[in-house]
Amino acid sequence: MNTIVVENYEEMSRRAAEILEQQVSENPHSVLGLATGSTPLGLYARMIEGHQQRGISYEHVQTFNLDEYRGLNKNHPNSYRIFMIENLFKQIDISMSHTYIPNGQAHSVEEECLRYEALIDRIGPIDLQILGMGTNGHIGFNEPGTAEESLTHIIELDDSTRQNNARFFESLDEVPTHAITMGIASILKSRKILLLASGEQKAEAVKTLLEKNISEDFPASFLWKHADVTLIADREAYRLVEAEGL
Ligand SMILES: N[C@@H]1[C@@H](O)[C@H](O)[C@@H](COP(=O)(O)O)O[C@@H]1O
Repeated sequence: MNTIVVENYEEMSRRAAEILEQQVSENPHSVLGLATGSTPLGLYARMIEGHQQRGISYEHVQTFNLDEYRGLNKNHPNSYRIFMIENLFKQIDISMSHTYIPNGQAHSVEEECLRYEALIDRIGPIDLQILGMGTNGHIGFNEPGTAEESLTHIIELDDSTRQNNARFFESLDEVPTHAITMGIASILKSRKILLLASGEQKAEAVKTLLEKNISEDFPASFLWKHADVTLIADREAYRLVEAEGL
């Protein structure tokens, strides 16, 4: 794992955008893996700026999102589909038919998971997968206990994850209990992975990750099994690593 430590969230977002834009300029038909949550918002803002000010085009790019809540109406403001449309897709020149997100409302969740994984295999591999990380080490919605071999599947969200995400909803009760997520193995199929971590609330998770104990207890640790992962962490997220001289 290649680790880049930067000053703050802004710099993390800028460095991530540089890497992503380089990928797209080298291969305009790139397949990108995208994440939701607060972490990639700065990256998406930079991508929009790059498109509007420097003409970076996503016309031929295809994207896969990591996950989607189970049961939320697809037009619910907190669905990840709407999150992606609002924060990125509608502000760049990507074709909506090139953007893939699990269907959280599918009648048969098993069929939806198989369909999504098959789509990744058909259109992919993902050239560059963007990841954030939960405070409990989840990537996508692969909560602790998820197997390394997991493909796209349904998962029950941890209480800590629901609490962390409650800030986007009216109340904790409204946060869905389940989600469909790409699995660990689906993520590791990507050619390159870019993991972003910002802020003090991620310091413990970054420390655990860099301790390099590969275990289901901390799903992001499986990233050590991949040959091309870059972690961009800001000072606050890296604080405990520095403090303990890991
Ligand atoms: N499913 C998402 C993840 O893809 C994200 O990386 C993580 C961290 O979120 P944040 O970036 O808001 O800290 O949790 C969310 O619930």
